Amino acid sequence: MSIEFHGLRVDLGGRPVLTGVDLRIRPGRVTALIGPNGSGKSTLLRTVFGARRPTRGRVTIDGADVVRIPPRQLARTVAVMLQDAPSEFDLTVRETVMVGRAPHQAAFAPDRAVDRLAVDRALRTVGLQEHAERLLRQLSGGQRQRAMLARALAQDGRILVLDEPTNHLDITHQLEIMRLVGGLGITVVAALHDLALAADFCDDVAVLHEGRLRAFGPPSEILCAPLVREVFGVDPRPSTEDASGHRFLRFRPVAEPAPTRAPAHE
Ligand SMILES: Nc1ncnc2c1ncn2[C@@H]1O[C@H](COP(=O)(O)OP(=O)(O)OP(=O)(O)O)[C@@H](O)[C@H]1O
Repeated sequence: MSIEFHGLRVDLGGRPVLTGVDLRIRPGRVTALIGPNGSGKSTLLRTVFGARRPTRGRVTIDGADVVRIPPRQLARTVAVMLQDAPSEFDLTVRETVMVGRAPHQAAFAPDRAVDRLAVDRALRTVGLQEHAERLLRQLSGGQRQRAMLARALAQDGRILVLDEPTNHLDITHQLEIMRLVGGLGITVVAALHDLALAADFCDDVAVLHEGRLRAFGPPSEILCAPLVREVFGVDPRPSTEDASGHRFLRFRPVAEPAPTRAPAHE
């Protein structure tokens, strides 16, 4: 499914946080949303699942305006994993992941076999089946993050929205999650801070800066452009090459000129 932003503006606290965003997220692709802190990534993601309404412009999913899609249908379509895991409830990991099935269940109906299967599959996918009966709040930050991804996978949407999915994860799980997400075959849009992960695992990259879309395209084009230096203050450097000849991008701070020394006084 495609997601389109048409002239999107979102005001928060009386000021524009996103302005004039025109963007088409292509179906079946993994799109990284990158930008410095406060550039509007989370706000943009929230408009896709109706948690923020456009002040101006529209967000559409396969041509349908998000604000007109009934909430239950929207929740079946767009699975979401946000930055924070709920910690106020004493839910087990399995119960937490089952929450992802809510849009598919009738109110107060018991869980069906199809729901239990979806939950088991999601737990296996993120490697948490051994922890299924533990309380969510007793897990480590990274395990909790994987439980929240499992909840989003159990939601079974054709669009997956991820806000910083690799936060708290060790390097093995970062790579595993990005690989897993890339293999789902659905439309994924993920806010990422790690430009190297965006380069290695995403099909497209959208760059937000001060609430405006500054660039969109394949990582090899976008992440090597002077814009990255301007927006992030880093330089891309092709580094290692794998067996298939794929060159991995890595990033270094822009080299600052050596400080000029004041002449020594006698
Ligand atoms: N509820 C709110 N009321 C007022 N301003 C808000 C609100 N939520 C976010 N903002 C402001 O909107 C701007 C964009 O925030 P947003 O969370 O979308 O950025 P982000 O790119 O996701 O940031 P980060 O990388 O730090 O997570 C920031 O300046 C933030 O302070």
